[in-house]
Amino acid sequence: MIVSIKGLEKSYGDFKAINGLDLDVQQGEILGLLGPNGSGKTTTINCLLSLLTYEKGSIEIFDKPMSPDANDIKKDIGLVMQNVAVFEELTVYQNIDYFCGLYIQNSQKRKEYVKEAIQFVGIEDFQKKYPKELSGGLLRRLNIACGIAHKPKLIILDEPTVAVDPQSRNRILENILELNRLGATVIYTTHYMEEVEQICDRIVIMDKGKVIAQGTKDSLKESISIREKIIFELEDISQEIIEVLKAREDLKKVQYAHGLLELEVQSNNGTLIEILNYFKKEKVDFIKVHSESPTLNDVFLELTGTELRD
Ligand SMILES: Nc1ncnc2c1ncn2[C@@H]1O[C@H](COP(=O)(O)OP(=O)(O)OP(=O)(O)O)[C@@H](O)[C@H]1O
Repeated sequence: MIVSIKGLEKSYGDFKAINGLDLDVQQGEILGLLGPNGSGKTTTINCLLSLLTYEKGSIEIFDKPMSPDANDIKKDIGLVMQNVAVFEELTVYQNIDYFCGLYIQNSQKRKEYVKEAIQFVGIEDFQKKYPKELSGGLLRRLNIACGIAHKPKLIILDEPTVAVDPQSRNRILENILELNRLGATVIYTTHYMEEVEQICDRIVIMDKGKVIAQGTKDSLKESISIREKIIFELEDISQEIIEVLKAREDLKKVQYAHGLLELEVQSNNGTLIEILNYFKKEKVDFIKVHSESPTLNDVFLELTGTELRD
């Protein structure tokens, strides 16, 4: 096991930010830690890395107990935190060289590693620039290069794409997939469900300092009662028709507002065809119809009653 957290509890004063959290990370996976703002993702990462003390629980990394002075474990971890942490007085090259040098003492080897990291995140043209001369997206890429240059076995990224332009965001996500292909295990925290769907092998959903569900994106979506959402765009619909739809057992939600009729379907057994036939018979005209699969937001909504999105 790469990471094993058992029964973690962490409070800030009277407020319990982590409340009995269990988390395992397997060798070679990209694990997505998904949760709304304030659910405890950063606190979990900080406890995992012994950057914060905690009241209860045990944490093992690479099958060894983690502690603040466990340097043999730390040298194999790469960390990319939410807030960019680089030295303003050092150039791009010097920053990466500094962070790499914390673990790689051989200067020839370090030179190669720094060069590779610069190429990897695509900041070759900015090596002599200072951080304040970089755009937000380039700064994030520098932050990542600093975290990964020493070729760690476990890479932890805490919301690395917040407030990043789409081009840098895609580049960051591709970089994470590539690091994983090259052998690194990855923990990726975010509140963007699209990102975990795009890159993660397994997803752990957190809320209020606890794990509330985990699995692949497909198994999580299959675990909830909604199978499909059908949305009709129509100018008008009678209350009578709405009542008939509401009486159907295969529909969990029937809602008409602002010209959109939204139906949440609980089974996959031809509901759309039946409704289309019914609308034809009753002469219900519609402009458009489309069907959507449930999202991770629907999973979160069903489990907690609140939206995952901000
Ligand atoms: N130093 C602190 N003192 C007091 N409360 C804190 C502190 N750090 C975090 N918290 C609180 O603990 C809870 C969990 O915060 P945490 O930053 O771990 O969540 P998160 O899921 O990472 O959210 P975000 O995506 O906003 O970073 C929040 O309610 C937060 O306000």
